[in-house]
Amino acid sequence: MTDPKSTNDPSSDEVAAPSPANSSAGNSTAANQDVSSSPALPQPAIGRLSLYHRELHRLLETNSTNINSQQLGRLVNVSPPVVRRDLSALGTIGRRGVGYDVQRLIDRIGEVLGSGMQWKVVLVGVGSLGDALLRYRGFERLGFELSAAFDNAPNRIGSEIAGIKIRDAATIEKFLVDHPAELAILAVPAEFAHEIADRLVGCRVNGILNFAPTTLKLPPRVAVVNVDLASELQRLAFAIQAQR
Ligand SMILES: NC(=O)c1ccc[n+]([C@@H]2O[C@H](COP(=O)([O-])OP(=O)(O)OC[C@H]3O[C@@H](n4cnc5c(N)ncnc54)[C@H](O)[C@@H]3O)[C@@H](O)[C@H]2O)c1
Repeated sequence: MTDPKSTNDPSSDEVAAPSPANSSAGNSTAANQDVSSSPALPQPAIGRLSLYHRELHRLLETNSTNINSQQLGRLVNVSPPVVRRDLSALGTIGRRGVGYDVQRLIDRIGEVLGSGMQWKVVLVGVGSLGDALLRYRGFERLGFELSAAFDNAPNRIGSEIAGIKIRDAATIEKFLVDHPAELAILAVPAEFAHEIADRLVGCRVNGILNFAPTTLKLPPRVAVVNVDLASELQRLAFAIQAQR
């Protein structure tokens, strides 16, 4: 079920694109606060690629092997031309009359997003949020291994969550010398976030997923993604209000 159009036609699933973007959401050399430095892959496209990736994994579990832009667009509520444009940045991966091979698309998107690689991730702060993140099973599938968790509360240190031992935050540096990790998740109270981030960066951590409601000022080599559910809710409320 593919649009019968020719190669290089953006309305066709078979699209030969300019060279694939090397930089990605997981690119450790991306500028601080800006994880997309590629003009071919702006932030919204990276977000959509991640959604395509998730839906394609689901499809694979149902033994589907092929998909076209219309079907993929329907799954993530994006129009087929937008799907084709996003996927065109990945190189020639669609075939006229056939669409996209699901496994190939998963591999290619994974490569571009950095989840085709294996990443070691450390978590600092094992309170209610950190606890939930440790129990979440979805990271591994995308190549993110939570390799260690740290906290400074004596009643937490030494306990185990989902098979991961909670270590003393005072040992972050020693652990990272012996077991380097490129990514970290920060789930400590805001007032401690910067100090911990600086220590992680000093241990060659290159990317931080920051849940603490504070702005981290880190060297440009460090990529930071801030997650703020409250401001996402604000955006949602704004969108609904605007419709009224
Ligand atoms: N971004 C979001 O959408 C979102 C949602 C919930 C919470 N948060 C933020 O995430 C962070 C954690 O939230 P929570 O609800 O899990 O809080 P929490 O108080 O339950 O957990 C914080 C944990 O960090 C530990 N900690 C404190 N100082 C530390 C230090 N210096 N080194 C190591 N560990 C330290 C504490 O012992 C505790 O276990 C907070 O900054 C909170 O504001 C963000």
